[in-house]
Amino acid sequence: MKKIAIVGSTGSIGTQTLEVIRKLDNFRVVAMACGHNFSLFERQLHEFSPEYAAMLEPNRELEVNFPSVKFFYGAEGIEEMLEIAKPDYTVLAASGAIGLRYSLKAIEHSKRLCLANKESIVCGGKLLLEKAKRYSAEIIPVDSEHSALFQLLRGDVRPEKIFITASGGALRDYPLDRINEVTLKDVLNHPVWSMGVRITVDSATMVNKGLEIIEAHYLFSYDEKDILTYVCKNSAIHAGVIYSDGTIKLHIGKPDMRIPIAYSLTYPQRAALKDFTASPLDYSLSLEEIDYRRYPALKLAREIIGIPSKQIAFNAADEIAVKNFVEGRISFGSIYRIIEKTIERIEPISPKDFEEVQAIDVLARKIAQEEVRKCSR
Ligand SMILES: NC(=O)C1=CN([C@@H]2O[C@H](COP(=O)(O)OP(=O)(O)OC[C@H]3O[C@@H](n4cnc5c(N)ncnc54)[C@H](OP(=O)(O)O)[C@@H]3O)[C@@H](O)[C@H]2O)C=CC1
Ligand SMILES: CC(=O)[C@@H](O)[C@H](O)COP(=O)(O)O
Ligand SMILES: [Mn+2]
Repeated sequence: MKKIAIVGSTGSIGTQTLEVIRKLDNFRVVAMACGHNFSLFERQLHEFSPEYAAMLEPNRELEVNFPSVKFFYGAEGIEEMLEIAKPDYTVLAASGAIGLRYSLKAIEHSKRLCLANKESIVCGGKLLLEKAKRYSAEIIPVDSEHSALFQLLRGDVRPEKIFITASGGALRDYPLDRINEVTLKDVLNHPVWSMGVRITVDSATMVNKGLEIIEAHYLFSYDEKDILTYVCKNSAIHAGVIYSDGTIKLHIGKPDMRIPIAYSLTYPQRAALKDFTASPLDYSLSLEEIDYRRYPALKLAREIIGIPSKQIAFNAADEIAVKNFVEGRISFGSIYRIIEKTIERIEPISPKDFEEVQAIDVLARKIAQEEVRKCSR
């Protein structure tokens, strides 16, 4: 029986992880953490009866209702919970750069980090990967494209190039000259995936694809020029690899995050997810070039790959800009401008530890907030 901890159990990935665990045998949830969604968290605690639970802030009512659960509070509490629970696997399903803090702790106390929180890699880079090596902890990517690449890169010679696909997001066919008029509702109306708010906005700006090429750079040690990106409008093709003999292998499948989540848990085996049996006839397979005029954020990400401080700023500025767009203070078009200006004002440096990563993140957020004020409606 594998002991599982889920950080971010109340989110899109977290709830799908619980769906997968219901279908699988020999996995037991021993620890769960949420942010503020106490009503959903209470239902999850009822169903999965973990020994440990953590929330960003205390909730006495929950404590009374679950006297046998040991509760922890705050980001520190989530770290402490992982330390005490010592899960075999930690599923990192929290969103944002805060995930790096949890990932670093999970690596110390779990044999496997099932990593959906791509921000951990974008902000942590080599620091995260080197710590995983020191602790002999596996990092299995949950992000659909990186799960696909992880699978494609097994059992063959190393491909010359790799590629990941992008759906193009909710605004992919929206007239460019009217992009500033879009509403939050337009942006959240994703044509393919059902995801959390931030990543759905990031899909429309292609900041998400920018984060993902950085993620692929560190996970699979490919240079920017060898990490290609294409639009696949039905997201049936998640990724592919290109060999020196001209052979191309594709990873195709239903665009459903429960599949890469399940794989991160069952690897190196595969679960028999019966309701996912697929036929190649289910999907039309097509790839298109990406128009960087529509998605300047992806071009910007390509320019900063391998510069840790600018990668941290790319993510931090996006978190700040997306929050302000969602809360109606800035237009959709301002998101990119805020990221671009913030990155310009951050020095190109390589932080030597987590404290320095945090300091760059805090500085980038401060700069981004100043840039928001310049763009506010
Ligand atoms: N959703 C998807 O299909 C995909 C997501 N990912 C990645 O997975 C991660 C999660 O995304 P997604 O599930 O969409 O996000 P959601 O916004 O749906 O969920 C985020 C989760 O994190 C919790 N949370 C938020 N802030 C904190 C914090 N400071 N400390 C602890 N927990 C916190 C939330 O708690 P609460 O809601 O209780 O406040 C919630 O449980 C992201 O890094 C995303 O990029 C990658 C590929 C696909
Ligand atoms: C499901 C998943 O992995 C997301 O990261 C998805 O890829 C987002 O959509 P885009 O491909 O449009 O960024
Ligand atoms: Mn992805």
